[in-house]
Amino acid sequence: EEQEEDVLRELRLFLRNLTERLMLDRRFKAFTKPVDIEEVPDYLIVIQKPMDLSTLLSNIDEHKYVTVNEFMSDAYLIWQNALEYNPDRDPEDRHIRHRACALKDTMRTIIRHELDKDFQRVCEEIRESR
Ligand SMILES: Cc1noc(C)c1-c1cc(NS(=O)(=O)c2ccccc2)cc(C(=O)O)c1
Repeated sequence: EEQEEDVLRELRLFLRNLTERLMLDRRFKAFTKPVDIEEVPDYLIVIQKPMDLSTLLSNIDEHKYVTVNEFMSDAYLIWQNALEYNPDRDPEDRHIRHRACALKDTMRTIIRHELDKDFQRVCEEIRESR
């Protein structure tokens, strides 16, 4: 239905803008592209579902997300994967975990402040109707 497509187009605009703002933040550079398997050869042994900000953008353009929660479960993989692959006390692991937590908190805060609750509910109803 035309009105539903208007709602989903607006959701994609919001999610693209959010993702692009995160990609511009220097703290999140390591999360902008898939982890390079040449640089980190055992990454895919440890991490089953890799995720990064550029992949989120592609998913948005492929109309993968009908609700914010679907987007957030993929986005959370960036944070969860970073904690899982970098669990140790050494400064490098602590630094990437700190940046991953900042990414998650920034994303959640932007969504809470900038996405209308009624708009989110309309997206959920579209998801339930399909
Ligand atoms: C993410 C991630 N999860 O586990 C690890 C470990 C990282 C991670 C991976 C890399 N190197 S990389 O070649 O895969 C890359 C460079 C630039 C953008 C995206 C990926 C660098 C860093 C870093 O902290 O600079 C961190």
